This record gives sequence, structure tokens and C-alpha cells, in this order.
Amino acid sequence: MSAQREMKEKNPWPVTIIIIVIGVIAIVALVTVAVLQNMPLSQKYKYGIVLDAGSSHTALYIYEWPAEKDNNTGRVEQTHSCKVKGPGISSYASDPWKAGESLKECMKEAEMKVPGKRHHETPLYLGATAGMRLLNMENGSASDQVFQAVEGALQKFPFSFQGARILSGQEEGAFGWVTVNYLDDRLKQGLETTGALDLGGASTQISFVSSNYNGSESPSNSVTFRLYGNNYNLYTHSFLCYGKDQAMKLMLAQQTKSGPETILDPCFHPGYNETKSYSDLYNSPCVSNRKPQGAPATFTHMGRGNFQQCQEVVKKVFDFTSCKYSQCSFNGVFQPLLQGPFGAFSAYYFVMNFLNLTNTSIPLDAVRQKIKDYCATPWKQVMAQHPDVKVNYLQEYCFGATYILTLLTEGYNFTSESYSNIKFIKKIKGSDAGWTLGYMLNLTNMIPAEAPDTPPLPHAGYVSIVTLMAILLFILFLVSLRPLWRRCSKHPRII
Ligand SMILES: Nc1ncnc2c1ncn2[C@@H]1O[C@H](COP(=O)(O)OP(=O)(O)OP(=O)(O)O)[C@@H](O)[C@H]1O
Repeated sequence: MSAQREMKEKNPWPVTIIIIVIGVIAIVALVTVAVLQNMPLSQKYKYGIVLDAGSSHTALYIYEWPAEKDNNTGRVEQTHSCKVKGPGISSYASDPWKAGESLKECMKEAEMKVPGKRHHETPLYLGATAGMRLLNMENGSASDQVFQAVEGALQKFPFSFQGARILSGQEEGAFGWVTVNYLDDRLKQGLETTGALDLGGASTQISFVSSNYNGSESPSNSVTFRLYGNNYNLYTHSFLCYGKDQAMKLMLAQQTKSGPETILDPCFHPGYNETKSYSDLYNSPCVSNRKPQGAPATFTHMGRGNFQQCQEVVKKVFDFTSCKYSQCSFNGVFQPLLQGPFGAFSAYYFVMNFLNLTNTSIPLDAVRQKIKDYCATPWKQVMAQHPDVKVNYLQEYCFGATYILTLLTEGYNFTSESYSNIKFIKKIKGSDAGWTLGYMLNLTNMIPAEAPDTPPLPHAGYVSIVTLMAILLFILFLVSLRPLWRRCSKHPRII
């Protein structure tokens, strides 16, 4: 009986198996905890809405980011955009309530897109750009009334409305630059930044960091940022009246100085023939003081389709005669030496994309030739080739492309070499390039001034080390049981 008990006590296998099972369970539990610990709890998101009230139209953007990465390094993404039907809010000066009405459809869409339980905490901003800047210059009370109407309409929605205001040209340029560099991940990583070129309807912005600009020359062009622990001294300038639509008015004003009844415009296709009103052409503060005395009510706008002549007329809208700084772009505005890559968006993209010219490795001479051929194409043929393109856009691509090329090369001094540093872009990683994202990131303090503390090990490294250590400990434990194994193998089992 006692010999039998001794035999039972000396059989170590059940104990060993139990130890192995417990050990395996312990390893699995440890690794599971390590994997789960650092995972986002449940995917909760926060939202922000920005309305870009531009001169030509208003667009609504919804941004989304993981709630636990709020105020940190979480990637903010555009999840939805809505183009407001009709013109920009500045066009409703004589019917301000319609400006508010116009936003309702997109706002209702936003109500559907943002989860109901997040509505009240979702900030809603409206930023107006050059159209409202011009209206405000021209008629301050009309601009106030438009804002009242817009604010009244937006307050009726369940979001956290943070106000409607006009952005300065400097803000528009700087936030466009923040957007591009945030989306490209250049800020967090402290990489060389990308300059931003924005061509709107009524203004155009150029923003970039140049190592030979510290803000001392022409300080009004300087914006400083401290982002993720890096200091940036940004050069930025917004040219009011040099957006695509207002620049066209400047160009047409050049050709109608003497109040003619007909103009043969080199920037429009041969065969183009439209009757236009002088008061519509001269209705903006960019040209109103140039309206020819005694001009007839209308003029016949005919196309000639000549790129070189168009370029000559376009050049005349820039003033290259005076510069009180070490160097200027145009109109006496300081500009440091161009540096680094550039992202060109809004109308830069629309126009160059239409002409299949977004590839900037195409030599400038070939670009010119393509625009030349396009401008010379008869208007009837252009319309027949592009039945799906809105005529309002279609008629302006010849002027648009000539203006873009002239602005870049003569205005900003891009050369045949530096032209290839430009990338014509619409979106970066699914988000539209423009000032809206940078504006929201700034107002929600989403980009920290200092680099956030990062854990000493990345999550994958942490999990690997925990797994490895657990396996090693288990092997050590098994090795420590060696005397038991030996006993087991030296004494054959007695039955
Ligand atoms: N698909 C398109 N093809 C050609 N031109 C377009 C297209 N879409 C918009 N545009 C034009 O491009 C220009 C710039 O448009 P965008 O919406 O960026 O300017 P905006 O915000 O209205 O102007 P601003 O920023 O000066 O207030 C406008 O003249 C607009 O009419």
C-alpha cells in the first residue's frame, strides 16, 4: 500500500502537464493583455464643420477624428463635403436672407452625416474670403446684413455654432499652408515644408517658408508658428482682385478702357460672340474706378484665340514698375526667393486638370504650345468636344491657363526649372486642399505647439518584448523542473 503510494508520488507527469497548461494559459493571457491594452477603446469620433464662403460659391466640409486623440497627433480627415447651390454669399447683398437660405440644404446633409449624439459638441465655423472682403469694402452694411442672415440660419441647426467672420488674406494663405503640410505629415515629422498656391475667384495666395526670409523685411508678410516643437517663419501674401474671376475683369477692363462697342479678345476662342453689360463688368471694387466715361450699356465680346496676344494683355494687369524691397513679385509686394516644393490648388487645379496639364514635368514650352493650340481652337469645336462641361467654365479655360502661366512665371518668378517643383492638387489623402482644415485645426487647438510625448517603445515592440519575456520565463521554469524529469526517466515505472 505504502509502496504503491510512493510510486504514485514519484510519477511527475500530471503535475508537469498541469504546469505546462497553466504556463501556456498565462502566456496567452499576458500577450492578449499586451495587445489589447494599447488598442483604441471603442472607435469614438469627434466632428467639426467648416463652411468656406468663397466669392464664387460656398462649400461645407465635415472633419472627423478619433475622440481619444483629441488635442494630440490624431489624424483629422475630411469625411464629407457639400457644394452649396448658387453663387457665393457676397452675391446676395441685395437679398441677404437668401444667403442664409442657400446654406440650408448642405446643413441638413451635415445633420444626417454627423451622428445625432455628437451634434451639440460639434463646432461649426463659417469663414468668408475675398468675395465678402470686397463687399465689405464696397458696402459695409450690406456685408453686415449678409452675415446676420447667415448667422441666423446656422444658429437654427443643432451644432455648436462658433461664429461667421471674414478671414484676412494672411489667414487664408497661412491656413492653406497649414492644411497642405498637415495632410502631408510634414509638420509632425519636422520635414521640409511645401509652399501653398491658392487661386480663388477673387483673390490668390502664395505662402512658403524661405531660408532667406525671417520676417524683418516686409513684416506684414510674415506669420510665425510653433507646431510640434518646430518654429516656422512663413512668408504669405494674398493678392485681392487677382483671383481668376476678378483678374478676368482686370483683363477685360484693359480692353474696354475706351468704352468700345466691340472687343476682339485674344483670351477667348475664335467664334466666341456674346453681348455683355458694362455695368456687370465694372461692378466690383477691383475695376469700378476704371469704368470708361460715356461707355454704351453693352459691348460685343468676340474671341480671337491668340495665346501670345492674350499673354500680353494679361501681363498688363500686373504692375512690375515699382519695388521698394530687395525683390518683389508684382504690385510692389515683397517676395523672398522661392524655395521648396509647392502645392497649387483651387482654380490652379481646375484649369490645369481640364487641359491635362497637371504633370509639371512637361517642359514649360510644351505647356505654352498646348495652351496656344487650345486657345486657337474655334469655340464651336470646343463646345462640341466638351458637351458635359458647364459653358461658364468652358469659355474661360483659355484665359485661365494663360493667366495661371503668367502669374506663376512673370508674377511669382517661377522658372522653367522651378516650375517642376509645383504639384497641381485637388485633394491630399481624401481631404480637399484649402484653408478650411488649417482654420479648424487652429481654432480647436488640434496642433500642439510642442511635440507630444511618445511612449519609449512603439506598441508592436512592446507586445513582442512581453511575448518573448513570457516564453523565456516559461522555458526557464520548465528547465528548473529538470530534477523531476530525471527522476522520472531514471526510475522505470513499477506497476
Ligand atoms: N470645375 C471648374 N472648372 C473651372 N473653374 C472652376 C471650376 N470650379 C470652380 N471654378 C472656378 O475656380 C475659381 C476658384 O474657385 P474657388 O471655389 O476656389 O474660389 P472661391 O473660394 O469662390 O474664391 P475666393 O477664395 O477668392 O473667395 C472660381 O473662379 C470658380 O468659378
